[in-house]
Amino acid sequence: MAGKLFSRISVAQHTSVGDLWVIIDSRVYDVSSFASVHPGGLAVLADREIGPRRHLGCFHDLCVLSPSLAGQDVTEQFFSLHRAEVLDRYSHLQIGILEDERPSKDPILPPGYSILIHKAGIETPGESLSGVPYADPTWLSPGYHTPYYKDHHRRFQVAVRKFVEEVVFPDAQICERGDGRPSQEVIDELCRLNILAMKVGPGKHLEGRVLMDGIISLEQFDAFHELILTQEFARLHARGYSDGLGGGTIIGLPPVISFAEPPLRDRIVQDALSGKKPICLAVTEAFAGSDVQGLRCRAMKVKGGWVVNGTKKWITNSMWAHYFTTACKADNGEIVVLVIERGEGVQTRPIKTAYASGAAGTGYIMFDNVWVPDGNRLGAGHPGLNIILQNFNHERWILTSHSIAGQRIIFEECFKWATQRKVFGKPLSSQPVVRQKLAGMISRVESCQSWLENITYQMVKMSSKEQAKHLAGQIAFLKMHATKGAQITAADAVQILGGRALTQTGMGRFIEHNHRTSLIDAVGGGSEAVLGDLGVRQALRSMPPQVRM
Ligand code: HEM
Repeated sequence: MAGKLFSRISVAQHTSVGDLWVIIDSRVYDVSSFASVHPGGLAVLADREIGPRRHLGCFHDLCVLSPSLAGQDVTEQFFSLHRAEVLDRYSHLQIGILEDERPSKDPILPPGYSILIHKAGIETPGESLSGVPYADPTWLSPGYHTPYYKDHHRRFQVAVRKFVEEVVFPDAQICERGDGRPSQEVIDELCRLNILAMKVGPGKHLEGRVLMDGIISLEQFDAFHELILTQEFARLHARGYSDGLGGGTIIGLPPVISFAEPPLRDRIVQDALSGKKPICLAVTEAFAGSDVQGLRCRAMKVKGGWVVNGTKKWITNSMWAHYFTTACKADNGEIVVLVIERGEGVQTRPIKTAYASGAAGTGYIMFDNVWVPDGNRLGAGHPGLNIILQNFNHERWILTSHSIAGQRIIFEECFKWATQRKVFGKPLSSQPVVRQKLAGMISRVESCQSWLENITYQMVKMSSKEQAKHLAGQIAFLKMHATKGAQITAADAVQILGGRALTQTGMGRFIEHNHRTSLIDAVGGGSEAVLGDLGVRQALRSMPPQVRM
């Protein structure tokens, strides 16, 4: 709310004992009654003096607060101690605004942004883009060109960012801190807009669906829309929650779509994409990690089906999943992939991990003599190992996209901090060592994004067979490269923010969260060394034998 108009002089003159008005970012706040409950303490806002009257919620009769900051412009002190969102949360304290001044939170974007926003068909300028240099990829930055993205991608990006900021972000922040499951309202919205269906990627499961309230058509949808979805959702600063929003479906459903018999496929697709009966991918085990050949979960062939015994570990969304796309070892040593439904003999228990595993539904699964009908076997006649491996490329591409977008928002945090934080009277950005760290962040994120877009373009153009042949190595290398960079960025960001980056509240909380969780993308879907090795082994296989130096 804007409230009354004040001049700087009238605010400065308003300094009677017990009254505490301050100016922050051209807005005038009356913090008189708030001072005693200020989380940063009363003392920083007002000096305590001994006197006869009671003020500012102090119950000591002889204690008077002289308003030491009263009437002052405390913008600089405020922003070196609080995130800008604090002002939104406490907007009820605002009593007015300075005449002829404009708060910086009503952003004036650099020239060029309004054209992009106009192209995307957005009415309210400034709503969609950051304006901080390098805080958005080049295709969203004025003056740059792109061979990949069309106007419908821009429209889509704007709608997704708005949805993420307004509907998902508040829920994400609550759940990530409290370890709670994403709220059903958000899941329902995600399903209604078919965001969950789009996150699974292009394919048959999208037929007949209206995408994002019709902002794009089915014919337009491609891997770049999926990339936009993944990267916009990475902006939540909530890694566990982000996986909680259908992470299991994204990797557990594709094998069903590709290899299940139509009646089973249609039922599971309907159940999973409506959010009613979630699905997850159950491959990794305590014994075997993601070494599929070493799996110990047994499927014994019996008349009309299979009996499964064994365990699975680190399974995203398993805590609330109804379906489990499960890799098992048959008696003959072959890998079989079975869709197991929650019921008799299936038990899950939560696992505590570095991120909000409660929000991600990460669990340990125990199968105890679970009966699975023959019809629930995926891809009879196909080697089970291939079904699992085929799925890995898509999963790794998603994790990579997430990691790169995550690094970008961390850079944005650091860049803002480096310009607003003053040390010895100068902004942090005046220190060459800080600029070096920022340079590293920018160059890592920009190079990875360009490589990622190239791979995504190949995904649009190639058949799934061609993708399996040509992209497994490319994706493996990029994932390895991007997540190694993510760890350098995470550590450098902590150095820039200092002690603030070690606490889960306050200015540096997103940096702390990123530092704690950036390894998730580095390990999930195959760790760095494994992926690098995979890529080189693939390259060795296609090396022409006659080549000599
Ligand atoms: C409208 C005015 C203000 C509001 C609504 C406000 C609100 C808050 C809140 C919510 C916190 C908890 C941490 C967080 O969520 O970021 C906090 C912490 C703090 N505030 Fe304020 N504050 C205001 C003004 C000020 C001013 C003017 C100063 C000093 C010049 C100040 C000094 C501090 C300090 C030192 C902390 C602790 C920071 C930390 O833990 O790192 N606050 N404030």
